Amino acid sequence: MNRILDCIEERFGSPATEMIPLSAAGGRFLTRDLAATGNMPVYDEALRDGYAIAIDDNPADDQGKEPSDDEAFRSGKTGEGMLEYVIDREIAAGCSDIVPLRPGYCHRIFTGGVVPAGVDMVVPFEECKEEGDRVVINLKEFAAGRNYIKRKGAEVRCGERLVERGERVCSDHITMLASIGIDQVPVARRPKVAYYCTGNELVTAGERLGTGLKKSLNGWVLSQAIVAGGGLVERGMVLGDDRQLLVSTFVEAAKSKIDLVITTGGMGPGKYDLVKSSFVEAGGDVVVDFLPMRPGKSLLFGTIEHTAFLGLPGPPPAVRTLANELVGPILKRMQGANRYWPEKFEAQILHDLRLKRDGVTHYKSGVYFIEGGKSFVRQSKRLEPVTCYIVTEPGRRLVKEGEMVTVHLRE
Ligand SMILES: Nc1nc2c(c(=O)[nH]1)N[C@H]1C(S)=C(S)[C@@H](COP(=O)(O)OP(=O)(O)OC[C@H]3O[C@@H](n4cnc5c(N)ncnc54)[C@H](O)[C@@H]3O)O[C@H]1N2
Ligand code: MOO
Repeated sequence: MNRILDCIEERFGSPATEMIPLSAAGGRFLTRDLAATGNMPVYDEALRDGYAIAIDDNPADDQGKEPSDDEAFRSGKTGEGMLEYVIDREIAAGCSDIVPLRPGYCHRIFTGGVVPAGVDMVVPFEECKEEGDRVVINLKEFAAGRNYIKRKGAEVRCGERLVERGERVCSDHITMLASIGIDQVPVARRPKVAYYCTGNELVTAGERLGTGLKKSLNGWVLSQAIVAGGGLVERGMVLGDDRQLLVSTFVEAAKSKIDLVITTGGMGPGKYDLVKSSFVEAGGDVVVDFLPMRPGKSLLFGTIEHTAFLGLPGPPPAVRTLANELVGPILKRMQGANRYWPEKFEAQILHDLRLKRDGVTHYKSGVYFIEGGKSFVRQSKRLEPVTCYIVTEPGRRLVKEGEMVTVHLRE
């Protein structure tokens, strides 16, 4: 797998950039680091409805001298830990007419309002008593240490790096970028993907089933994996086991500058298994034609001109596994992602797991859950949606109930 991803990195790892609106950037991969072009919040902001005040350290106090009435009024201090201010004006959220605080005065302010220069704290309404044009505040309430002001730049500082190149844009990135006014972002062009499900027995949705025929399932698996990996499905169809048809299809895809061609089926040793020979006849270079994993032994990876080619085996369970373990990572790598392998963790297995002695890594469909802060996993049951793969190292014959195993999350 690493060889395949190394080849992708080398040949396709520097994706073209396109600038797109922030609103369309979810799930895309950034091609540059993004730095803040402004502060968030843009101004000192009130976090409570209340009164914006200044606490003046009157030196008269420090000397144990009682302040004169006038001094006490100017500093906002009255007897017994109480502060008293004259209410000067009101600052609602959105109000732009902001004047500095005058000594002895406070501003009635609302959450989200601009905190004027000179204010030390916003005291919530609940802590204050309004009497006529004045407000009386219990000084003890300040001991809590909160000033209920979110300072300019407290969340995002101008110039600070916000998102790294290769990150996949998520909704939190979008909100953060929007908050400082970034509305266009540089992202990797989405890889164009074509998939072809090969097999004379396959029919597509809407076509009638007859003896020996079956509905093609791999297209459903692949189209979802392609979208999840950030790719664009440019072509998707069923093809019969016909060498000339396969060769001309692969040549056409490469000429049309498809980034990735995926086939399913036709990889076994049988007489109708024509994918590898057709790929070579179409001018393809084989990079990998065997993976030490099950499912997935019968796998082909190569290139035709500027197109990567991934030949997957036919059985849908194998395609599901490889869609998660390989198709997703290839597409993400093509877009310069800095994290592309499935997320993995360790979990305790709930039953014995027997494995074939074939010296390869096994991937078993599983279901995981968390209970009492611990992760557990078991094999999935028939018809049950698979949430993860249980991955065991080559040569392992038995995993005993209660042992820890590696689990790959299914995207
Ligand atoms: N004599 C041997 N036979 C097989 C071997 C082997 O080593 N010796 N390997 C087996 C393994 S493992 C695999 S995997 C398959 C690989 O075969 P193909 O890639 O050629 O797959 P097909 O024969 O085309 O299909 C296998 C199976 O899956 C069904 N299928 C295929 N495509 C679809 C689709 N789009 N939707 C639904 N079902 C699909 C197909 O009808 C077959 O039943 O070879 C084994 N045999
Ligand atoms: O190659 Mo097959 O996919 O091992 O099951």
